[in-house]
Amino acid sequence: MAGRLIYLIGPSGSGKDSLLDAARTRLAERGCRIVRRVITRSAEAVGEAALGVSAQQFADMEAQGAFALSWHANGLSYGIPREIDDWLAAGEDVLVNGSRGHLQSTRLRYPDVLVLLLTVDQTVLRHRLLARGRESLIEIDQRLARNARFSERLLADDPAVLLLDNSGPLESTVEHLLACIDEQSPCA
Ligand SMILES: Nc1ncnc2c1ncn2[C@@H]1O[C@H](COP(=O)(O)OP(=O)(O)O)[C@@H](O)[C@H]1O
Ligand SMILES: O=P(O)(O)OC[C@H]1O[C@H](OP(=O)(O)OP(=O)(O)O)[C@H](O)[C@@H]1O
Repeated sequence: MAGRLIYLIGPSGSGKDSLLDAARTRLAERGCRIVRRVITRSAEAVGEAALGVSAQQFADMEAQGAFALSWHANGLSYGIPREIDDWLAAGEDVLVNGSRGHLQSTRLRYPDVLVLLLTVDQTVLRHRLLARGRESLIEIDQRLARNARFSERLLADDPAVLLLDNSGPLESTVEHLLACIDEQSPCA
């Protein structure tokens, strides 16, 4: 039986990378792979298990069909390696740190996708982005504005999205994530 694509989305700073890191071992125990993204961000950037490439390298990879999914946001390009299709075909679950803006295209290609939306209070989000210190103030404001544009529209457009609140301790969100995945599992 084919595995499931689990598509974790949410604002920049909501905690997607932190959540995936914290849940990594327990996801692996469930046979769920976490995808390493390809991003046109410097390889030194902290807090992301990703492969950093130049814009030209990304374009070359995209032209060669290296990606199952790809999108452009926040001045960066993101690619999901096409190996995920082999993993899914082999029956493995695959968890992707995705994009809200790319959700509809993802649904077209993977109709059975399980979509999890990580949410966090907007004030907490601003504090977390500032504390993370990865982006400039202007970039942080741009991310917050992008978030405000998405927040209500997304749930109205896609009622099948499951909400995960990460305003509290990360450990609680890990438990909630695993419960969502287990409840949606046909063999749970
Ligand atoms: N539940 C949480 N409580 C406190 N801080 C958190 C929590 N989740 C994430 N963070 C912090 O918030 C910042 C943004 O998290 P990150 O995982 O980089 O978000 P994303 O991958 O969604 O952009 C990081 O500094 C991280 O340590
Ligand atoms: O359409 P959106 O939902 O806004 O998503 C656009 C991109 O922004 C986020 O990445 P970002 O560069 O912020 O990295 P991060 O996830 O590590 O914060 C997210 O993971 C997407 O790749």
